[in-house]
Amino acid sequence: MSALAAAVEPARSAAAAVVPARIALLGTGTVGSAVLTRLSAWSGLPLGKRLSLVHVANSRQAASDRSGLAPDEAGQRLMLAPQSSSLDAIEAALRGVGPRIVIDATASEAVAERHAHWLAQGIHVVTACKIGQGTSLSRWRSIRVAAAAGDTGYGDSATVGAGLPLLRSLRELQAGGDRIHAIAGVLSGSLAWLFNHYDGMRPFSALVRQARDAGYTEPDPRDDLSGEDVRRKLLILARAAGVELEAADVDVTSLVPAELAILSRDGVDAALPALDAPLRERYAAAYKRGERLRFIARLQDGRARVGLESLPADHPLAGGAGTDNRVAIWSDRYREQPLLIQGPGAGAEVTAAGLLDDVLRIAGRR
Ligand SMILES: NC(=O)C1=CN([C@@H]2O[C@H](COP(=O)(O)OP(=O)(O)OC[C@H]3O[C@@H](n4cnc5c(N)ncnc54)[C@H](O)[C@@H]3O)[C@@H](O)[C@H]2O)C=CC1
Ligand SMILES: N[C@@H](CC=O)C(=O)O
Repeated sequence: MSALAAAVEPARSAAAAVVPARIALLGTGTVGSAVLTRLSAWSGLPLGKRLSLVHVANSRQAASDRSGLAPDEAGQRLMLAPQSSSLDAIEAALRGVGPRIVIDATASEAVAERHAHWLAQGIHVVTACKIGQGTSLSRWRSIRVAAAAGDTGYGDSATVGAGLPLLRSLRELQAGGDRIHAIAGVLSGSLAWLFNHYDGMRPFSALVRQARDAGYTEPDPRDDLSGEDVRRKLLILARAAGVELEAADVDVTSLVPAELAILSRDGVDAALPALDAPLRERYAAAYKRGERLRFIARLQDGRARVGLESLPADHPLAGGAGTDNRVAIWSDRYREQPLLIQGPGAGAEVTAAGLLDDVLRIAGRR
């Protein structure tokens, strides 16, 4: 063997020895389908060889295959699957050699409630759903305790900013010795899109339907319009910044009128026009002053609030386009001028990419 071949051989056999991570994907809606599309584009490529999809489920059905499901056939397998969906089936489905990872692409309380259990059992969790870390402080703590006990990773990049480097930046600043002083910005991709497009002419409700059909809103758009989704994101950011707030500590001003808030989910679409008159008034008042409406989250001095603000057109948080999130972070090193992070904050493809970045990072932990 030549000297070069001898040097290359160990690296080659190390690569060959990499055991793929076994993946269970929960949720095949807007985000879950985009995860399958991205995985299927990796079939046969080095990235794809690092992952083996062994379980796929939505709220009704599930399909499992220990030898791996082809991502582009997973949807079909699910439709034909006789297996009904059960969270109790996940551990058995993931059994085998190599890292085990659950991807949560649902908006399900029941799935979020299992995160800590899986982590403690040695199963890593990667999630787009904010219910795990963005609701009660006790659940947030139990996730951290379980991850430490199980020596497992919790991938949460997609929970805030749909994968933008927000949580990562907060953690890196603190790892470098900085304290986080304040955070302010637009944390909702759908509300950013709505207020970037609303001109007081078309009914606001028509734009809400458009945002929902584009996959930017939560499964129930009232979760965005009420500020609840932003509350969860601000809680996740605050807790990551060392400010351990309870959900009730965030002061949220909802855009949802009472008559829309009380409806069951089936009645929401028909009642969306209840949004139109109040928002037309808010828009007209802002327009007269030459200002822009933006749905802003703020954290400063342990106080947190979320709501619609009218900002001067040249205000740093008034910029951006489409679904852009735009977030300012003040810390020891960014004392006067904040660090600004901007980019698409909703949408299936960016979110799926954020999820799979976390999956690859965790699969690479040895
Ligand atoms: N749409 C977006 O731009 C972004 C969404 N997210 C989050 O991603 C999650 C999913 O959002 P979408 O895909 O838009 O929702 P969706 O409503 O399109 O899909 C949800 C999926 O979860 C499934 N599901 C519900 N309960 C389940 C269970 N117990 N077991 C297995 N599957 C279950 C449903 O059947 C459905 O397939 C949400 O938590 C959302 O907040 C995060 C960042 C961006
Ligand atoms: N509905 C959310 C989706 C991403 O988290 C949003 O509008 O930002």
